[in-house]
Amino acid sequence: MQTVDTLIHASWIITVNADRDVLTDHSLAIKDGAIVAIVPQSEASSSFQANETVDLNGQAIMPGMVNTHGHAAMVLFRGMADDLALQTWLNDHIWPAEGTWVSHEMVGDGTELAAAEMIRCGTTTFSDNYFFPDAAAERVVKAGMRAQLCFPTIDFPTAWAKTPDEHIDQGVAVMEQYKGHSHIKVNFGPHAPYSCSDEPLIRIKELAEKYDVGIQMHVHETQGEVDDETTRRGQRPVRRLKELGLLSPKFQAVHMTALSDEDIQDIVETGAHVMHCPESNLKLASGFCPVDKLQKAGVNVALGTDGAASNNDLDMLSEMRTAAMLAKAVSSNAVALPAAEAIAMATINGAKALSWDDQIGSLEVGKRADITSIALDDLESQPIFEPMSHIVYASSRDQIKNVWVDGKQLLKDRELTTLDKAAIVANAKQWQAKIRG
Ligand SMILES: CSC[C@H]1O[C@@H](n2cnc3c(O)ncnc32)[C@H](O)[C@@H]1O
Ligand SMILES: [Zn+2]
Repeated sequence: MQTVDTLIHASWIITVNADRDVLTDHSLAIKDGAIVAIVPQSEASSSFQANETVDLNGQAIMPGMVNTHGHAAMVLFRGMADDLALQTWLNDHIWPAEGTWVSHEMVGDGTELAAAEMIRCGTTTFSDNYFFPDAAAERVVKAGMRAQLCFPTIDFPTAWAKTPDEHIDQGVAVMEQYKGHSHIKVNFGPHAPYSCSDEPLIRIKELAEKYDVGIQMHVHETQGEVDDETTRRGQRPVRRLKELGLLSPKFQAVHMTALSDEDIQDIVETGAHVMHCPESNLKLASGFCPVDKLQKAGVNVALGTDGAASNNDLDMLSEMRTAAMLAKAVSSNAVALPAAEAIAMATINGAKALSWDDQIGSLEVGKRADITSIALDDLESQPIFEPMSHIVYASSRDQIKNVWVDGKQLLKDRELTTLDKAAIVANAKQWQAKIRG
């Protein structure tokens, strides 16, 4: 008998291992925050003595989802500027609002609200791209989640810093503060090719190499961006980034619509990752990321929601469904992005893009116990021929029941354990009153 901390019995284990195995009536054992065994339920009781046993009959467990692109605190701007194209949305609404409202306090409170929403959607790790990353980091740690915090750099003054160099210096200070932290990675987040000149991008490239960290950037969000940038600089944005030396396996390109075959070739050659945000792209009518083409070319495509001001939720379950549907429509191929690969996009592909796949992204012995459970026992999930199909095509976030990070339970039968839901809701209402006033 091996003593373990937690033993979870589940009707299905969606492993997202290399073979995409789905195990029926198996148990997963956790010790010191890591997965130490996955065995048939019939063997579990005789093999393990557990301090806590969790019976998830009728539920599937899967790796905690990895939301690879967002702006967490922007959840406080949810629904503030809808039904607009990207540049109108940004220039006339979002940037002015950020000029007025973004602060250390706003980022902290917004990030906590976003973390609570993401936990209740089954997300355990997220990537953030926002000002005051130190404020975000404090709330990520409080929530018990993992996060990649990409601090922004942009050519114009923001509420956080006046110059590109000041953005970089302040971000690097936070990076040094969180060096070696088990739940926080601080990376570079230059905003976009149209808002970043060469000098800061070159400095970012050099520093990213020095600190051996990643760079995440909005790239090719719209056809208009590609056309304007190509006219202005005589080069397509992807090629410019390649020639500046930014593209590498540590580069995370967000959006990636309007791609030529040469753009795709540049991504393949450099090993950069693509962060696909289908719902934001649809809502802002930004364009279409050719997911099927990219995957066939060997590019790692991960999934993100983008901020709640352009989505308008942080729900990775619905993002998977949209991605799976859209990939088929865009490629005129119903076989594109099947359910198992949509789940991989929301888990292991995200972990790979964030260089965290040695620890998370799949349920396998040796990985950290970052786990989400989803109920498949109600009427709307019957009958069950293939649980992965139901998770992608026929489930909603209310079915997410339990979430663990490092074996610590953050959601217990839909109740948050680390965050105070009532206090978060009250606080969000206070922000609404202030912003509206
Ligand atoms: C440098 S990241 C912070 C910056 O990005 C803005 N933003 C949010 N969503 C998008 C998007 O989809 N495309 C471009 N820029 C976006 C956000 O408001 C911050 O100013
Ligand atoms: Zn974004």
